[in-house]
Amino acid sequence: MVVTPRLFASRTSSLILLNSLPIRSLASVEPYLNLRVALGKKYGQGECGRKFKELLGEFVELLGFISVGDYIPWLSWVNRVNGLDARAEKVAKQLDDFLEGVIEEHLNFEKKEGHDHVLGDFMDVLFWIQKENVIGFPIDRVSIKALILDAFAADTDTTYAVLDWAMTELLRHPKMMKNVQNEVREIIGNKKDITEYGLDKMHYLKAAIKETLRFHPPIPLLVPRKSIQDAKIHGYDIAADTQVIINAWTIGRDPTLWDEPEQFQPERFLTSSIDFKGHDFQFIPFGAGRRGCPGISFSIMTIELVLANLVHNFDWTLPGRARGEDYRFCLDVNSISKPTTVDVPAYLERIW
Ligand code: HEM
Repeated sequence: MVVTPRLFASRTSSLILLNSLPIRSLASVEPYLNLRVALGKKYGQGECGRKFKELLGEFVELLGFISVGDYIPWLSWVNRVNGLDARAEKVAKQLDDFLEGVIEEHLNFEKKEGHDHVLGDFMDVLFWIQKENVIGFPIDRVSIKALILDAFAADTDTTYAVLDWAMTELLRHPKMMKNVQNEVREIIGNKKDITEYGLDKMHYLKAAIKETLRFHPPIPLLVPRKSIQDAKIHGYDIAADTQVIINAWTIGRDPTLWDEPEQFQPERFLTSSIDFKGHDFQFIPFGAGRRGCPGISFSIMTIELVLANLVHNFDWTLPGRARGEDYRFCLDVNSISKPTTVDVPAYLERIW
């Protein structure tokens, strides 16, 4: 078989060469993975799949907008004029219709198959909780739809941004790519698929993911909070009800907290107990405390599995004569959480 290099384009258009069979971009794989976990199947086929993909794209794009009215309430009319409110309402209605359809499908399946509680996906689990009342208070259909959407919204963009950045950094640092690859290949051996088994022993892979989260936290400003009481921090008075935005991106690059913070060095985590679980405040890509991210375990497991499979099954190189250190990316306001659009062929022409 002739193995031809093929272009591997992520949604963020960072172009990477894959010396093997074509695979879809991480961005297009990741939402389907979430869909299977949450709803039981990919919903990616045919005209319906195309429309759903468009709908998800619009949904994720709207999530990234800053609503001026949230910060300057008397300017909230702006969103009515610039069409943001109308776009949000349209997407909300379409997502609601979609989720209603999925609920009907699930309920019909149970009726048809004649058995209850097939706990195949997140929606099944929520309906089971509703039916058995296991949490001591009722959850209605609207709450189930909200929970599904919440998990989906919180997961899709974040997980694939970490994967995008991890691959970008490993391609820029071929020695580190080799380290991850050797580790995974040694542990997995001839087995075709990687499952949860073995991940525990992949210390370098885990360190590379941690370093990616430090260097490129996918939610750089975390999720805004409001203070519930007056506080004094470092001599500043913070009144109750103040919106607080935490810059995890800067904290992760603070030279008083990290050695050589501008260098991507997974090794720093091999000998350190610093973790992202919310106890080490210099490293909080998932936030911290009672409202910290509840999806840490799920997302880390997903990222580890996907990354391990990518490096195990494929050898990765940059196009043409590009060396890892030549593959740069620039950061601008819109790209802090994802690799910026870098047209590699054009860039190569410029440097040679
Ligand atoms: C790399 C992946 C992820 C990152 C970086 C991430 C990051 C975050 C951050 C920074 C917050 C705000 C925490 C705070 O304010 O202290 C948050 C909240 C949240 N995340 Fe994640 N998250 C990820 C994946 C997931 C996944 C997989 C799920 C669920 C399936 C999830 C569900 C949630 C939910 C429901 C909240 C809101 C929690 C609350 O307000 O009580 N996240 N996440």
